[in-house]
Amino acid sequence: MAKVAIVGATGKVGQYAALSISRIPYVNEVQLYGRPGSEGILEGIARDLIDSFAATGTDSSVSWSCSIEDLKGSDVIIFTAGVPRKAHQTRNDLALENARIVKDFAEKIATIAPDSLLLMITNPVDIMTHVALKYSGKKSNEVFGIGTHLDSMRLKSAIASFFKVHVSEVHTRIIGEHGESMVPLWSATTIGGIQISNLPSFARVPIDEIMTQVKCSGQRIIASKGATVWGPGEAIGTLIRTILGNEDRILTVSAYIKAEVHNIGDVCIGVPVRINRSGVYPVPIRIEPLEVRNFQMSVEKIRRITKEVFNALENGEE
Ligand SMILES: NC(=O)c1ccc[n+]([C@@H]2O[C@H](COP(=O)([O-])OP(=O)(O)OC[C@H]3O[C@@H](n4cnc5c(N)ncnc54)[C@H](O)[C@@H]3O)[C@@H](O)[C@H]2O)c1
Ligand SMILES: O=C(O)C[C@H](O)C(=O)O
Repeated sequence: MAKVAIVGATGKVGQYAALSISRIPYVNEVQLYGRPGSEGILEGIARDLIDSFAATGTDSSVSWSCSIEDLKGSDVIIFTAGVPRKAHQTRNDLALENARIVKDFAEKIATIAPDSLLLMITNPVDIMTHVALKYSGKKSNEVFGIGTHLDSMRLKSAIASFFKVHVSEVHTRIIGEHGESMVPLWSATTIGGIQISNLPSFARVPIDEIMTQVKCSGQRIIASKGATVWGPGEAIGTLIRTILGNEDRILTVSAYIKAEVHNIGDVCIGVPVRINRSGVYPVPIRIEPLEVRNFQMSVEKIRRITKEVFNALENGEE
């Protein structure tokens, strides 16, 4: 059984993540953590969550706290604290503001929760994952981000819809930045176990249209309803279930790579990893030459912004 804490639990994604993880049978304690002053709202969220349990037969305990020491003993900490983007912004516009929040937190939990896994959601998630890794001093398998898992889900739905098949028949993944430079791996996409390019109808797939839809999905949802909530919340649920069930599934998350993709590394970015109770393990892969080139460009972009953020954090820049 496990204790899972949510940092930023008063936020939109934090609240839905609490509901999503409370339904995982391995979770016996959900802890809602918020900034000092948010005790009242945390209590309300906890009560609302507990009200749902009678309908779902959930049997977890729910606690709330504004004291960071209470995160001690968490098996996994889900980090959703920070500012979300407005529809006219890119995720990278949030980098420095959110990096300060992440750094401050990571330094504190280094001693409070040295054994916890840390799942980053806050955007820009690849950069926030690297900031959390650096300042928490944790091992690289213990700190990871939701990365391109949500983008991969979006692509999977779009492909299933085009081919009129159940989503479970589609296997695909997107690697790289959770952002504009993301790279769909058509070479790793199958429908009913058949490589997608071996299907005659592949020639009719509107690839550019589908990728625009995937890339713009977050922005479109933010423009119309203010925030993306259920997609990321369910993605968080999948990741936590995979970890606590020690499932060894291969999912695409933001993780620190050394050289696993064609010797490209020293960056936190979306890649296929094996996930289990002790964390994430990037899977060495070989992909098509065009995919390598696009991944390399995505890596260079993320490395550059990460470096700028690290420099600004070290120099105390505003
Ligand atoms: N990577 C993804 O797939 C994905 C998906 C959805 C949201 N997000 C990101 O998650 C974050 C939260 O999104 P949201 O919609 O829940 O936002 P929200 O505004 O509803 O919630 C933000 C939370 O962060 C807390 N917070 C804000 N500033 C803080 C600070 N200075 N110190 C400590 N805590 C602070 C707030 O109290 C609140 O709990 C954003 O960065 C958003 O971009 C990422
Ligand atoms: O788009 C956003 O800013 C939120 C999130 O990263 C998403 O893709 O839903």
